[in-house]
Parts: sequence; structure tokens; C-alpha cells
Amino acid sequence: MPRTLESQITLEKTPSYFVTQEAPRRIFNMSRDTKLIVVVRNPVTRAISDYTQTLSKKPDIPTFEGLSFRNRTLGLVDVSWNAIRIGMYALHLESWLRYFPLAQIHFVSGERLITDPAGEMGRVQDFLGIKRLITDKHFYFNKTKGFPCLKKTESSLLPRCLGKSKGRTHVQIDPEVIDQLREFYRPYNIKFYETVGQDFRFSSVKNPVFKARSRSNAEKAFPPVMHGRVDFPALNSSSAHGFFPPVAIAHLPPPLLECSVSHRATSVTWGPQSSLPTLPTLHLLFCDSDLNLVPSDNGVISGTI
Ligand SMILES: Nc1ncnc2c1ncn2[C@@H]1O[C@H](COP(=O)(O)OS(=O)(=O)O)[C@@H](OP(=O)(O)O)[C@H]1O
Repeated sequence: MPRTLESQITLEKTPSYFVTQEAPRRIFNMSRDTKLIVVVRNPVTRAISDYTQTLSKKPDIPTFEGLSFRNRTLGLVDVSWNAIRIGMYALHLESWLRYFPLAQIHFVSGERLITDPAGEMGRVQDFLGIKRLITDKHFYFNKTKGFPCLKKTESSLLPRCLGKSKGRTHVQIDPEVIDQLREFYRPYNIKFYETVGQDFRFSSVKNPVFKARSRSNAEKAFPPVMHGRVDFPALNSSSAHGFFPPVAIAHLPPPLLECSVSHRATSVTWGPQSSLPTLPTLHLLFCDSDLNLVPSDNGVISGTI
């Protein structure tokens, strides 16, 4: 690390530290006051991005589908493959929490870094205890690149976008494999959200966000066709799949009839019991404090009625 004046902050970036067993102890021994920033993104997208990057350098590697499983028919995911293992954030975090308190670790959402770079950078600056110098006015969205870029400033005459190797088109993956991996990651994601106290909604940024500011709006978005009720076990039970504040749950299909903001939504009700349909596949909808309903692309669950 370079020498630093009292008034300076030194930043060092090594993505592999987060998943390196010895890193927390070593960093702690160097300086226990170190602030840690971790950028996380949907682990399935992360794995595909990782694979796409490796493939661009080694075109002869086996397929993503082949590398992901020890036994695909049995759904046995190969956790020894780095592209898979890195996304098990909850496990890696445990090693860090043996040395650093959670308050010393800040998590940046890779998805929000694209959709709201100023917001994410604002939180980073707050975490570092520095003035919010980087704001909205420093970014513009480059549609061709699909990423925000830095606007030109007095000190740099050119705008600065991510290089050619970022934002590569991802390799097409069998949707069934994607679903299997989403299921695989679900408990790790949930544990991660619980530990960090934040729901990262690891779902595609391209997902539509349904605005439903009232019950009638919600019904408009998902017109009622069926009725029923589904109960979920206690929030903390792993079988409940966990729902985190300020998240409520609802379902799709059938249409959403309930979306209350609750820290502990444990059931979803729709219509009279008498006309219970055969249980459809239930999808979770996340509902934030503004009652914006967000279909979760990893929210397919089976429930009991
Ligand atoms: N600023 C910013 N905002 C959002 N996303 C970003 C940003 N910088 C890098 N990326 C994406 O992170 C993926 C890996 O990037 P890198 O190649 O820089 O990672 S690495 O450190 O070299 O492994 C890679 O993802 P893919 O686009 O899926 O390939 C990058 O696009």
C-alpha cells in the first residue's frame, strides 16, 4: 500500500479478496480500521458474466451448463467451480465478519450501479465519511454501451465510459439451467440479505416494475381471475424463503389482491376459499415501501394451500 497522509484515503481494489480465505485476517492485521466495499450482483448473472469473460480468453472451455453441475439430472451444482462459488456471498461474508464488524463493510449493488450510479456513489461517499462530490451531474447514460459514463469535467476533456471488455454480450444459457441456479442460490441470497439487512433483489434490471400505488392499481396490473390463500411458515424458517423489510409478498398469477407493506408478511390471500383453483405455480412479488410491485425473476415457489 502506498504511504498516505493523514488527510488522504487510500483505495485498493482486488475483487478476489472477498473470496480469499486468508484475506480478512491479513487485512485486519494490517489495519483493523480498514473500511471494506463489496460490489455484489445477481449471482446467476455474475456466474454467466464470469464465464463469458473466461470464454473470451479460452474459447475451448466446456459449456457453462456442463461446468455448472456435478450431476445435472440430480440438480447437483458444482460448488467447486469458481464462477459458481464466488456468488455464494453469505459464505464468504462469514469469514469477514470474524474480523470486521458489519458497520465497517459497505455493499454496493452492481445492478443499481448501472441504473442509479449517483445514488450508489452517494452511499459510498457517506460510508467513507467524505463530502458527496460525485453526484447526478457527473453521469450520463450511454445507450449504446448500456452503462452510465462519466461526463467530461474541467480536468478531463473527454467523457469516460467503461472499456470494451465491460458489458460484453453474455453467452446464451439454457433457461432451465438458469432456473436451477436461481433455486440453488436462493438460500445463500436470503442468508446474505438477512446478515446484511438489505434485500438486493437479485433480479434482472431489465424486469418491468409494475407501479401499483393502490389496491385498484394493483388489480389493474393483474386483473383478478382466481381466488385462494397461501400461508408461509415463520419468516426466519429457511423453508419460508424469507421476506425482508420493507418487503411484502403477493403472487402472480393469479392476480395480486394483497400487497401490504409489512415486515413480516406470512400469507397471501385472494378471493373466497370455496373457489380454490388447483395450485398454480406461485411467483413472488416484492413490494417496496412505495407499493411498487417488482416481479422477482427468482421468485418461483411452490406453496401449500
Ligand atoms: N461501473 C460499473 N457499473 C456496473 N457494472 C460494472 C462496472 N464496472 C464493471 N462492471 C461490470 O462488472 C463485470 C466485471 O468487470 P471487470 O472486468 O471490471 O471485473 S474484473 O475485476 O476484471 O473481474 C463486467 O460485467 P459484464 O458486463 O457482465 O461483463 C462489467 O461490465
